[in-house]
Amino acid sequence: MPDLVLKPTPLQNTATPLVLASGSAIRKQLLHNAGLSCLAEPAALEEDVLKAEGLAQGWAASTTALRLAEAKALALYKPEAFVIGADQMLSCEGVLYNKPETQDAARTQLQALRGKTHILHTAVVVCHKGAVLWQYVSEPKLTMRSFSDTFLDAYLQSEGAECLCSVGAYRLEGPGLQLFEQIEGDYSAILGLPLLPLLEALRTLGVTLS
Ligand SMILES: Nc1nc2c(ncn2[C@@H]2O[C@H](COP(=O)(O)OP(=O)(O)OP(=O)(O)O)[C@@H](O)[C@H]2O)c(=O)[nH]1
Repeated sequence: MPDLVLKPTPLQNTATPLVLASGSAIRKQLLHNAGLSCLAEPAALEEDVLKAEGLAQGWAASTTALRLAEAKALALYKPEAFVIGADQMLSCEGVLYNKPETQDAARTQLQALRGKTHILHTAVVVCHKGAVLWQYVSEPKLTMRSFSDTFLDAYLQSEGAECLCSVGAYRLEGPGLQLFEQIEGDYSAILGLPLLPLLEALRTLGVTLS
């Protein structure tokens, strides 16, 4: 699916606050590292309901990710702010994976993904006063090595619960990089936010370094 880009409506603004509708620490960190300070608050949203609708309707994974990103941003209604919503779906050979809930689930998931290429369908939206101003989808492709169970156990031992914060049970910025033999696509998108297009959209909306 091509990257969706809706040209944002240029607004003359300087003091509109920025809010990230996410509980993802790395997403907040990515924006902070890029020079943007923002409030971060997870959206109260039943993601599973929308994921189930996507499955029932036969939506592409990128469509479900976009709908979830939009729902998170709109659920956290902050009338005076630009609200960023984001979501990632992981697909591998037609199977969708969610964030593993336990180390055992992470082990099983990584055994299913090793030696194969998976896609991280990464969507981001910017909303203002209940309307979507801009949206984007990036779909990096990642190929895992056929690592051994011994390596996998050592990886899980070193990662501990950290790997449960990620849909792929890995942190690419950490030891997760050791799981891969090839990566195609945007690094920040893999971590959870396609930063370059998002920063361009925010500059168009008058949100620059803060
Ligand atoms: N640290 C890290 N996190 C990753 C990586 N790849 C994916 N993720 C995280 O995996 C999570 C994907 O699940 P989502 O449902 O999009 O987001 P979430 O963590 O539930 O947080 P919300 O935005 O509040 O829904 C996000 O938090 C991503 O930042 C990675 O390489 N490193």
